[in-house]
Amino acid sequence: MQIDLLVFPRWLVPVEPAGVVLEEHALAIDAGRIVAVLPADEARRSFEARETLTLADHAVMPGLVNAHAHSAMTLMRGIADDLPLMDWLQNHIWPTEGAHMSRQFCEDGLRLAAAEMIRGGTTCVNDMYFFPDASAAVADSVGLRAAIGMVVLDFPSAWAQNSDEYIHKGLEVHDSFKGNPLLRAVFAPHAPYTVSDAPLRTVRKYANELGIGIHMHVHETAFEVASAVEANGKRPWQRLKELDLLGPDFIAVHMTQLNDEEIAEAAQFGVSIAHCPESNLKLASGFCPVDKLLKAGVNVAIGTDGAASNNDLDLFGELRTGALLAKGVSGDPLALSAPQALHMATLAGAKALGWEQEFGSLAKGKSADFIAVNLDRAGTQPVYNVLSHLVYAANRDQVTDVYVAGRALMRDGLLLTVDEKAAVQKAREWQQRIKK
Ligand SMILES: CSC[C@H]1O[C@@H](n2cnc3c(O)ncnc32)[C@H](O)[C@@H]1O
Ligand SMILES: [Zn+2]
Repeated sequence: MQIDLLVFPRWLVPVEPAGVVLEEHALAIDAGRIVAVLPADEARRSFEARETLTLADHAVMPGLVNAHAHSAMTLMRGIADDLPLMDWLQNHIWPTEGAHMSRQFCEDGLRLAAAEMIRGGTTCVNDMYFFPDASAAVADSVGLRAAIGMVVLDFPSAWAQNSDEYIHKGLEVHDSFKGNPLLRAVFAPHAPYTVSDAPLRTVRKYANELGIGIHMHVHETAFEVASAVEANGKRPWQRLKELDLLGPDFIAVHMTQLNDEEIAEAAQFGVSIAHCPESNLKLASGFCPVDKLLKAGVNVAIGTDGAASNNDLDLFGELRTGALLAKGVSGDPLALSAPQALHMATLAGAKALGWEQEFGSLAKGKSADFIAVNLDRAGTQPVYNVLSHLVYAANRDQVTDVYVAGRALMRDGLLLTVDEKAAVQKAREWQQRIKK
């Protein structure tokens, strides 16, 4: 049988079943889909491929899913550090966004982010930012899979004047890429402290009618929870529950402040959590109780947040930090094992987006979203355990090949869909404008 591509890696990490590593196996790909995962000799006998990729020193695994990012914030990387969330947002980030936000900012920021994300093995991003039309256009042009946040706020920005306009412009964006298999719209009400009840009800109504997910910062800091209790007499989680927001289509980002009852409810409602360990550490926001959440059966995915709070979009870094942090927070070295961490960065992200039938693991019928990591480096030898290396030892510079739906976005370290030099030049120009 003739197919497009046969991949022969040294190690094949399908992610599901958890903990499995296949050797002497191949990935057979045709028309953007995995048509078989099979022993290498059988692959050679069964298929004639237009292209063969032999990755003798590499682990091939599903592409990484960034479950929470503000991609275009790459243009504000390093603009304000070593601050708590509200000081960082109110006195630095929001004034800069207020002064410079435009469609061009978002396009240039996202293109820079795309170069960084693809280089680091990210194949899907759940994005929340202004000008989602620009994010969709850039994601489409570089071939990244993306969930595009239809941002909702009570306050005006260069993108929309009020919550009604945010919602309706978001819905127009949603309509504009219907039928594009790599793009999906997700409502993105920013946070409980920036979106009032009425727009949240409207979001829930449209989400139900159109089958769209909802992605929101929730319980990021103790200050957020305490000020909500002072203002409304209830915790934000309780308010969102009363507004009927919590459900399997809801992605709660951060969740560093959770009591045992809320953890049980997250499982009961089927809510997914986007854990952002490095952003939470840098802003000293608190610790998401990942171990307790996983034990309660909650789907926990992993995200970077924006590059202005992280300060990168490196999911390999996030994987390692997340795994170490879970152990430190729980006091249990068994917490968030390497296979669990890899699941979190792949299939759990796809599940959070309601897209797990399509990608997140390497299995017959799924979209060919995969990456190759070269382990033939001093820092990842010898290889007793590939899964251990992918979480605890490898870094993003070891990613050599990145494919989304069978299309190569990076081959042997060469970006194929983003002009990185041009993106970097634009970033320099924005720096001049912003820091005048
Ligand atoms: C309305 S687009 C997204 C909005 O969120 C801001 N933002 C970036 N990082 C965080 C964070 O960790 N918590 C809350 N808000 C954040 C970003 O600057 C945009 O204004
Ligand atoms: Zn965020």
